[in-house]
Amino acid sequence: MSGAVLAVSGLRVRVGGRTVVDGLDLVLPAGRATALVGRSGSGKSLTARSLLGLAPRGAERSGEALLDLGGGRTVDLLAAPPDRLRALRGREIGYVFQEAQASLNPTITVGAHLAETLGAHGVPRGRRRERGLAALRGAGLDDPAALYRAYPFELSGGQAQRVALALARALRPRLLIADEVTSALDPVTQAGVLDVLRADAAGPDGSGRALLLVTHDLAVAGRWADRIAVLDGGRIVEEGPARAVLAAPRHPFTAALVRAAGPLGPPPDPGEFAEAPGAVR
Ligand SMILES: Nc1ncnc2c1ncn2[C@@H]1O[C@H](COP(=O)(O)OP(=O)(O)OP(=O)(O)O)[C@@H](O)[C@H]1O
Repeated sequence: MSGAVLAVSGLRVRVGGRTVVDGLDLVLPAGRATALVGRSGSGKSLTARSLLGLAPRGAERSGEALLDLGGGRTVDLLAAPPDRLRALRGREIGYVFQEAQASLNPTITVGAHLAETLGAHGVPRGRRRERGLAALRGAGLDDPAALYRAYPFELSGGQAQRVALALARALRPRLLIADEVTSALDPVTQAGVLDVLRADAAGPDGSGRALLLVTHDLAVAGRWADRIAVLDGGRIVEEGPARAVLAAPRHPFTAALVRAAGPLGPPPDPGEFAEAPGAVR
């Protein structure tokens, strides 16, 4: 697993009698943000949720997903029992979904959410408020003390998404999974949230951390991800440095996605390519 935070091989997910993910291989390198892109219904969310042990009831999963825990230790997320996964979620894997507002409990304050998460992972009572406020500040929220007292229904959509981000990052997990987190946000808030996520993977102490950015938006992938993996037919059909994949797609499906997205901002500089993109099918 040298240099990889997560190595997925042969992931298969069957749901409702249908194979949706069909032998997916994906490596998330440390210090990098990887975007998982594909059209609607291609299985991006199902892949992310399967790795978290949050696939729909009745879904059948097989394959291997090795998460590096440091010190030569790994855990296979697809084989881990539910209580082990529960302990890993939050501590080692942070996740944020699009429906931030819905993921928060309406009956407790933002501070109570943070204190509960931090407490569940062993942060002593006396340190939870200070850590919670720091997490809100780290997620780009201006008035953490006021937000700490707020209930979810008092938050704007952008604030709720940043609170979800603060919860996911509160314990500085090795792996952050963000599933369409910015689709409902205005461009400025979107950029702020993605900058925070990106900095986690690439920050000064980020060498052992990685981000999986699930998105259907190639412009988002091109701007915030180092690498792009393209999902089609339940498999990764192309994977490589983001700029290279967007500038010179090798798989016909990637080329079609890029054409459909239209202009994606300034043209990439070929000199910046770290390596040629690899078409794997
Ligand atoms: N709970 C479920 N029960 C049955 N089928 C499901 C369930 N969840 C997802 N699926 C099916 O799995 C397939 C992949 O869905 P998924 O949500 O992973 O797609 P996606 O690539 O994330 O799409 P989008 O970009 O629209 O969110 C779809 O055909 C969907 O209908």
